Amino acid sequence: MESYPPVFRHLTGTASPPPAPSSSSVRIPVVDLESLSLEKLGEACKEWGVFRLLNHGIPPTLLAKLEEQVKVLFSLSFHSKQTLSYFWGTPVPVPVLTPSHSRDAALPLCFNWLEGINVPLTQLPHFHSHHPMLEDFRHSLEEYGRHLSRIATSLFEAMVKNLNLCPKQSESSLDESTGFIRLYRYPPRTSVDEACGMMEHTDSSLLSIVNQDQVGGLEIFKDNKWLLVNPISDTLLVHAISDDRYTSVKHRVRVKQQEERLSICYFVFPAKGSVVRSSTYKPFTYSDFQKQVQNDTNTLGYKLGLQTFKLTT
Ligand SMILES: O=C(O)CCC(=O)C(=O)O
Ligand SMILES: [Fe+2]
Repeated sequence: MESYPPVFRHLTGTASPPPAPSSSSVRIPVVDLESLSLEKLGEACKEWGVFRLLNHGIPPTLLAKLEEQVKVLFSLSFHSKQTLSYFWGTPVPVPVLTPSHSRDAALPLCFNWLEGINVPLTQLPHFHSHHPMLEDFRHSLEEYGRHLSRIATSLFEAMVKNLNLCPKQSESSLDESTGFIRLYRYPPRTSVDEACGMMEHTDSSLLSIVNQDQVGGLEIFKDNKWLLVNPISDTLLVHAISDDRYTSVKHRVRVKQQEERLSICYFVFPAKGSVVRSSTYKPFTYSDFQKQVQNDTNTLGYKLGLQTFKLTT
């Protein structure tokens, strides 16, 4: 209990839980990185905005070690985690305004039932402490980070080909140095009435790579339904600013009553100054987009996302 944020402690536990509301589970498209089919990749990105990546080349031993280390890291006391780039409960990331939400309608208030630790890959060399475990953990993260950069670059190059982006549109769009890893722990809960691990949202990254453990709870919104993405390891969530030709899938995480859930997520962004050009949006830089999201969040409490940049006809 000492490791959980104090506010979570009285609701955390596994005592006589009521039945969890169930959503149907779904088979998401599969993409094989070893024999990458542009057609399958394109279909998955357009129809689903999410796919499961096979043959990604990350050694299973590294994945297992990392998961164990993340578990140990989160089980440190609440107090000692404060020295890391640690957060809990905050609405990260912000919900997106969709046509189903009118500007005046009350948005569902949902507190994120999670703890998180941010690790920008460029800052990994400074991620050390007196704790010997963190030194080992840094090595694992460095190795994992190299794999993720490799995977993200291959996928992005394939997407650029697929979308027939001219070099001007794609130049310096994915900037590996912006990559960061976010670790999450979703504590179990005695009641899951209105509790969500992470509220519904779309990602603002160019690519997100989600590595969830076997507990599960990640859901995507498709065909007007919430669907549970089965916890087979290595699920990729894909988001691309692509003239609306790829789907940016709405997703959320539901908490479990019996077990805590861990996920290791990677996000990569375009270079801050690179201009995003398309036929449906005014040209904008990624920093313009970030500023807009920040402004929406401060003034409206949610993110309008790309809508602000849409060309009016
Ligand atoms: O924990 C997860 O599986 C998903 C996290 C997520 O969607 C996010 O950080 O944007
Ligand atoms: Fe997300």
